[in-house]
Amino acid sequence: MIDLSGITFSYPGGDFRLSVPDLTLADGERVAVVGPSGTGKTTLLNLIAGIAVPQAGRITIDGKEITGLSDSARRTFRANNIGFIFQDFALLDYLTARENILYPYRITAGAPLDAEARARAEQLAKACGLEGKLGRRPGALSQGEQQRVALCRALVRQPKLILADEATGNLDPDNKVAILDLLFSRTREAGAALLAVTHDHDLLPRFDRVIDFADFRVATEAGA
Ligand SMILES: Nc1ncnc2c1ncn2[C@@H]1O[C@H](COP(=O)(O)OP(=O)(O)OP(=O)(O)O)[C@@H](O)[C@H]1O
Repeated sequence: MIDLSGITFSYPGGDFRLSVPDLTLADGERVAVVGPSGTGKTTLLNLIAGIAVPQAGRITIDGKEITGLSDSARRTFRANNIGFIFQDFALLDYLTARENILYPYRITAGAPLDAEARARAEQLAKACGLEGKLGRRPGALSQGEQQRVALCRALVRQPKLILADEATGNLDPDNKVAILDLLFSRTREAGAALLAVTHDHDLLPRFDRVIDFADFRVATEAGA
């Protein structure tokens, strides 16, 4: 599903330099990413999503090399193939929760916003305990509710790859388990791969594999 080789990245004008060991994620594989704050976990997800562009190396997703695509081609590829749960949710304030969940249908022509899509959005929202809240804007939702809206938005188009940045970070323990169950069951049903950044070590046994960014840090310093 994902192949990374020879990836190096630094932010313009910054002194942070990430050198990612070659990495492969199989179809349907569920991998956790852990490590100290500031070591580049979010940056890795942004690179895989094509939001950040590496200075060197190749990223291939589902057989398509995304490095080398134009900005707009990367955006379209992301919308059609990747569900991204951002650490800060990245919901649009002027849209209702329902419109935010359905937003991935608005940004590309890749899939029709039809009755089936709407029904899936309602069903996901219900599974996340958001029924009755779908007409509200993000400002009138709690942090945990906003996080669940972000989860529904990432899943609604049933992408083959889910990138999750602290997807359970703002949830109470019961909700955390419920949302993780949902994330795992939906990815399993869709045969989707999951790459999830988490600081919650209790969740790690549920993943197939754990990538520890403490090791990446070593690579960063050795390569710098
Ligand atoms: N837009 C940016 N411009 C310059 N530097 C940045 C930018 N975004 C992040 N950084 C720096 O890159 C490094 C890695 O950041 P990143 O957010 O990937 O870390 P992280 O491991 O996800 O951290 P956390 O666990 O705290 O979320 C940090 O030193 C950060 O300050």
